[in-house]
Amino acid sequence: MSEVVDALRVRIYDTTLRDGTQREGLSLTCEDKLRIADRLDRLGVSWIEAGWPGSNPKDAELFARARDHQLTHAKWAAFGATRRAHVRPEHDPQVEALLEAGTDVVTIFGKSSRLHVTEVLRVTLDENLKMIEQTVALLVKEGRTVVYDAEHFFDGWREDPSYALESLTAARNGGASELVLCDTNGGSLPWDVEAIVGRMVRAFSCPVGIHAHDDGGLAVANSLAAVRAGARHVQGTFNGWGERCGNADLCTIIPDLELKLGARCLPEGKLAELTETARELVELANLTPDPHKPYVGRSAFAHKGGVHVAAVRRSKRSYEHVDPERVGNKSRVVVSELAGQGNVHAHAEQIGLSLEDEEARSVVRAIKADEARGYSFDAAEASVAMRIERARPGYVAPFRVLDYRVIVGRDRDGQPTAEATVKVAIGDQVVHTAGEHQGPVAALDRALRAALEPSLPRVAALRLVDFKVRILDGRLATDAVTRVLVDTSDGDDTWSTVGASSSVVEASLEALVDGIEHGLARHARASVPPQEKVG
Ligand SMILES: CC(=O)SCCNC(=O)CCNC(=O)[C@H](O)C(C)(C)COP(=O)(O)OP(=O)(O)OC[C@H]1O[C@@H](n2cnc3c(N)ncnc32)[C@H](O)[C@@H]1OP(=O)(O)O
Ligand SMILES: CC(=O)C(=O)O
Repeated sequence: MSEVVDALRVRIYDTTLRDGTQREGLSLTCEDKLRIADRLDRLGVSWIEAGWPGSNPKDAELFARARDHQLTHAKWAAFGATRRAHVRPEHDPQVEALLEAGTDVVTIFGKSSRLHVTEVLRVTLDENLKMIEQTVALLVKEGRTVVYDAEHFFDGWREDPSYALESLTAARNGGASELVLCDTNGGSLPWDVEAIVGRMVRAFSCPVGIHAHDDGGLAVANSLAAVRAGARHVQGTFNGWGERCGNADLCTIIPDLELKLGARCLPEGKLAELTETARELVELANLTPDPHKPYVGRSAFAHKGGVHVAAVRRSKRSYEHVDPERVGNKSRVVVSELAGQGNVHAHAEQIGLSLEDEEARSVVRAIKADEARGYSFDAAEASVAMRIERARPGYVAPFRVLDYRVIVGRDRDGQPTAEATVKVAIGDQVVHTAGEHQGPVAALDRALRAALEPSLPRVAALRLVDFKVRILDGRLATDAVTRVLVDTSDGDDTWSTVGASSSVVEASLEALVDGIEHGLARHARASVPPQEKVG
């Protein structure tokens, strides 16, 4: 396909801070927005649309601060509407706020669809054209570079192509520098987008852009189709945030353009910062990352099926459409009931161990049997690591829980209480300790630590940081299997372990033990000088 778009430069217009925040559940402070803008600037997008200055005090504050907040690569853009009907643009407070924002670039949206003109704005077709042309002309007269966003352009084209075209002509007559065709309702199909954008590219001498929404799941495809047809400006948001189903996801579009169409969107070398940028923005927005996002998700290059892993071990290209490092991501191998011995070998290599084939096969057999009993190793890589460690000849567990008891109750103040006792073998000594807490798992954790810390001081550095319980078959009520996932941290890294049992306490103990034993094993591996390491 790269011959179609030879030596292609596509400028990226990021609207995460404006259209992205129209996503339900996303609200950013002014400080968050500045930090996001800085991150996008470092990545090298061409424009950052900060917001709508006439909309709310937070956006007004952002533009006030943006005046002194220099970006090194990108240009700030302010977004707003055409003037209100039947008023001069210089008398429209919303247009005034756009000028006060003080950005070099102003993006104006206007109506291209007859439906929107007559039924939503409720003005004549002619008045709408004047609203577009006069608003753009005023902003240009005031020294702004105007990007014109033709809202509902593709729907408008389907209703009445000549009126849609007239709306663009009005913007161009007013002096707009770029015409951006918007698939505002996100319902267009790529072949229609390609054909219509191609006609507009041929009809106008200025650059044409695309702004697509994802309601039909086609925002990325529509953006690429537009570029194929000659669009050289792509609007979108990071992580695809946006109203309803979201906007075109720049985390997908940028690498698609660079790696598949041979285009250049970011400065040299910056594509490798894409994954880190996407994840930083998720953090700043306080949202949950989607691991399955193309290119930047944690699972984007995670191989689970045994057949896939066996193949990837011979040739990475066999199940990877691009080299993950090009976008700053990495390959991973997941071990589960769908694994073959290759998954276990790969996991062992990742943690610096090696196994004989028969040892790897026995780990696979045990994992498949355990998953049938309710374990899930997908999210419990440290439990896989422990099964690998334990399968190696000569591995000696640093401790073994011989037995335990937990008594739960309520104290005289009505508070829940739990007391746990454990008997633990450490080398050839047996230690018997107790721990108390409000909950049984925390009491057990305390008792276990009390037993281990005197002989294994490293345990003191390990902390239980998260604990998740899932009842696997609620219909069985008290007979249901409980799966427990525990996160343990040593302050630098965090790892997950799993236990499963008809008793929540037993499942928790198992996950706790894996978590602590893994912490000790990885510390021991890291402490062995390289020449002494075996496997
Ligand atoms: C496709 C897009 O994503 S466009 C961006 C959408 N984003 C937002 O709406 C977020 C920010 N919006 C806001 O803060 C508010 O809606 C404001 C401040 C802009 C306007 O608030 P209000 O004055 O109370 O109007 P309200 O939101 O109820 O209605 C929108 C008004 O904009 C008018 N309008 C809509 N599009 C345009 C346009 N392109 N040009 C001029 N006016 C327009 C509507 O006709 C309506 O005015 P009317 O009721 O006088 O006919
Ligand atoms: C301008 C814009 O956000 C849209 O048409 O979707």
